Amino acid sequence: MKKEKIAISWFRRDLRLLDNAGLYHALKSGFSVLPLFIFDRAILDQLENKEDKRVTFIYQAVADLKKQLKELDSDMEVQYGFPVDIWKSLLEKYDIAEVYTNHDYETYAKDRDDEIASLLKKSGVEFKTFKDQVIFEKQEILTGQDTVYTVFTPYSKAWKAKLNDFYLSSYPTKKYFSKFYKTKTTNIPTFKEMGFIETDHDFPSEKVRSALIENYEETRNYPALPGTSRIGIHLRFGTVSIRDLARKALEKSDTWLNELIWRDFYHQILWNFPQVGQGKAFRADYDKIRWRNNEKEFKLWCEGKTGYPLVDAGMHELNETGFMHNRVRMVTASFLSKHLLIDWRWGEAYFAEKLLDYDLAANNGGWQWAAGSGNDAAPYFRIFNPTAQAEKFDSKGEYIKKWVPELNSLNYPAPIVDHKFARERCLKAYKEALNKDK
Ligand SMILES: Cc1cc2nc3c(=O)[nH]c(=O)nc-3n(C[C@H](O)[C@H](O)[C@H](O)COP(=O)(O)OP(=O)(O)OC[C@H]3O[C@@H](n4cnc5c(N)ncnc54)[C@H](O)[C@@H]3O)c2cc1C
Repeated sequence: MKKEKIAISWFRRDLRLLDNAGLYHALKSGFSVLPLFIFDRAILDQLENKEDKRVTFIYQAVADLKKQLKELDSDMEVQYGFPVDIWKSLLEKYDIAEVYTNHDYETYAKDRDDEIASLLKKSGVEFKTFKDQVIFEKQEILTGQDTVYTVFTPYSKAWKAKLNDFYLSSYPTKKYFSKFYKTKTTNIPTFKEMGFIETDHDFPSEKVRSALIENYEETRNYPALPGTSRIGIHLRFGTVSIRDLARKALEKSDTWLNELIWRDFYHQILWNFPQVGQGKAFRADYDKIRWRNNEKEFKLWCEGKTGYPLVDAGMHELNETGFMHNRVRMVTASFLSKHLLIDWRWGEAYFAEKLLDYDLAANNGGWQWAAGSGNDAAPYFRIFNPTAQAEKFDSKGEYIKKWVPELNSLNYPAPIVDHKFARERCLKAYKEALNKDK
């Protein structure tokens, strides 16, 4: 029997049916649309922790999508393996007319997509890709001289000036749900088949309370308060739409909107300067810094045993929950790179392993900001004093008490390094590398 010609909508960082650009265009293609998700071995094999909570998050999101599609008499095809192999087998299994997907700005993903596009092309199948996970991408926001912005404030001004309803409106996918390919539900590969163990974790809700956004300006800097949205993991895997969030932000809080713009900003930095995601400092001079890279001290930092309560509280929060408050991310990152003079890439990799909301563009941006090597970074001579930061942002010590209950016991370590000494040592090392005499 002749197979039906179909379009495939390949889901990756966009695990939702509503307001999904690639899916919308697929549903409008005229072909029946089969959704696809690949548990990509090239990514999963890199994860050392086989109880990685992010795998559970994705698994649950995919299971939920399958449930929604079942109600529409359709299904999501879920495969485990290397994308090229999977696509070769899909080309045999189905008569594929077109493939739709959303842009992914990371180097691995770009290479993967190029490879898949050329594989499909050999079979006469067009690979159509769309912007979905950011409001503005690649080179949509340029300076008057047509160059890419590398400083946030002018970028955000230009971003806001360009914004209009067109960029904020949702893709009305629901109207076209009848276009899903009619098929029976198939199984998802099991955790065991993929070499992982399902974890029991309460993930943050994808709903952001209006009151939280309204109070964000006042509460966002205090790690003891539930003052930030915790929406990061949903943005990472696309279980929420950036357009929905940006509309809310626009209505309720310019400060929160700015955070979403930071996210776009770092994505366009990664796209336009891909070397930052490949281990290079944005400012090349910073790669001349002679890092101390003391492994014992790195271990103490990872374990939250530096003797600086705010740093230790942050690392404990990260290790136990997969989240760390932004203020504390800045302090712990600065402490590692400046106080301990440990290469920021070590910290970047540690955060990448632990953060539920890990995102290469934002994590790299955050680390290079803290180390000073980033495009719009903290100047090299600004060295956070972790004690003063704690006094300012956790004045009652509530956050610290929660995450470092051993603080007042004999078990709590003495500071790993004296602040003043570390500050001088850092300035010396940075000045030498950067040829500064200030
Ligand atoms: C060293 C370091 C590493 C970081 N690593 C990551 C990371 O891996 N993934 C990540 O999403 N953010 C990262 N950030 C940025 C920021 O800390 C987190 O986005 C934020 O703490 C997440 O909490 P939330 O979801 O409650 O955010 P909210 O404060 O409620 O902000 C809403 C959303 O805006 C975006 N956002 C906020 N601040 C930033 C920022 N500075 N840069 C880019 N996007 C931002 C995020 O998507 C966030 O979820 C890092 C920051 C630093 C200093």
